[in-house]
Amino acid sequence: MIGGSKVSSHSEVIFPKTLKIPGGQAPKGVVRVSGAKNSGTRLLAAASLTDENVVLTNFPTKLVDAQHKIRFLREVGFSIDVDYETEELHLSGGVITSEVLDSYDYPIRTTYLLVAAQIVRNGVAKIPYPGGCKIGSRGYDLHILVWEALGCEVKELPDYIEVSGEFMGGTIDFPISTVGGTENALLCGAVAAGTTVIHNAYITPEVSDLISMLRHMGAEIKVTGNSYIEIQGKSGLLSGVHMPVMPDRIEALTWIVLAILTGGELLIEDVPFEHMEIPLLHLKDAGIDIFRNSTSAYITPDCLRSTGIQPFEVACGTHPGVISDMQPFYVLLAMNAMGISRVYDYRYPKRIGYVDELAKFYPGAFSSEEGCITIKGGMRGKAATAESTDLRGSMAVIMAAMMTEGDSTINDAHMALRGYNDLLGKLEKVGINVEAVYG
Ligand SMILES: CC(=O)N[C@H]1[C@@H](OP(=O)(O)OP(=O)(O)OC[C@H]2O[C@@H](n3ccc(=O)[nH]c3=O)[C@H](O)[C@@H]2O)O[C@H](CO)[C@@H](O)[C@@H]1O
Ligand SMILES: C=C(OP(=O)(O)O)C(=O)O
Repeated sequence: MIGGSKVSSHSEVIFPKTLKIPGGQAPKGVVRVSGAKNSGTRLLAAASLTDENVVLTNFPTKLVDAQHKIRFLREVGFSIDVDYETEELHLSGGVITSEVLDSYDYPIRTTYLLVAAQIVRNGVAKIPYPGGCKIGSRGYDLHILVWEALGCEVKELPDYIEVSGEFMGGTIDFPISTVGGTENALLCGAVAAGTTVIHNAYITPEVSDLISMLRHMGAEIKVTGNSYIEIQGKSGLLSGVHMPVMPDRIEALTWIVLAILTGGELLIEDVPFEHMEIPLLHLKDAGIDIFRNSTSAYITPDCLRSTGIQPFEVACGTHPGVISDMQPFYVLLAMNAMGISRVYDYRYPKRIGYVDELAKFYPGAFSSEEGCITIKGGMRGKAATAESTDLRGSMAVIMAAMMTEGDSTINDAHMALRGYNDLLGKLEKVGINVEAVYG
């Protein structure tokens, strides 16, 4: 077992299908926020742009998405050693092929970030279609725009996308703020011949982490203001690097909300406060004052003002505001507010599927329409059997199971383990009893 998850003979983590959770549990103890999924998995893509050694520390080694990304890279020829105890990843290149990844059976989102590594070595890349959580439209046209703007040809074949040619510098003008598009443009521009300009780049903390790693690998990247990037491409591979993965701001918020809602007592370490100002302001506004130093939050029932959680309205959109991946945790908070709250999601208006599952615990508490969830707080919940609709929705129902009385069952809980590294190990450490059913 690795921290509550089983390990196969190839030292890979096997994820549980169902969780059985007794209700009325509150976490007590210390929990450390892991390296961010939305940073680690793209730093791994940057690591594939060199034949020299790369070491990634604080890497969320037990995440579902990390496991699949590591498998993809091994399948095309990279040698990767994973140390689950120290959370380090050692990666070195070799003969990198552009094989079709025919054993692809898991819909991770960022397959497009594997293109740059294959093009720069072989002039052709074959990647599985991008997947990701079912939270509404998740197009990939902006990735095609990147590859074509840098001079490559793109074919959408029945089982995979084929990109061919050589990357030459070019101008990319994104019509909307796109995290993945900006990351893809950075990776491709770094190995292209010539200068690449990105207009309307979306520079989130995780994108800044990627820029920082690429710079350490020798890429010349100039950022002007909030959204203009210029890259002097290296016309080939980059150098090796040793880089830590930044802590996960969504995980940090999740632990804070869980401790507040269950009346737990949790010391949360490695909280990236600098990237969470506005999300935390909304908590304060709702009546939650957290005890903190510069990197840890200490949550006890005293963090809640005597008036309890106040009803609120929050709009989820782009950083530095509350991002859509945090949306379900404000909905959960609103469950405990005395009155009606509204949570809007402008980024993924269709990220409302999980609300029907949450309603199994709190019947009659929600009404939702595209882009807006209305929550009637203060209702008494009950145990339920709920499905996992998406990563954050799965975590929300796991939390609801702890908050309500009785035994609940959460199906397809591996979805939550896409974004919460070693979740079961961490819950066990803070005294939360969860039975994991495999197979
Ligand atoms: C792995 C990762 O980092 N995922 C995050 C990333 O997703 P991801 O990188 O997929 O999200 P984007 O920022 O690219 O998407 C923003 C919007 O653009 C649209 N779009 C995107 C690409 C494209 O080719 N065409 C297109 O139309 C999307 O459908 C969405 O409506 O940012 C999202 C917020 O922005 C987060 O919720 C995801 O957790
Ligand atoms: C939607 C998410 O991730 P992805 O883009 O990887 O599906 C998420 O992290 O909530």
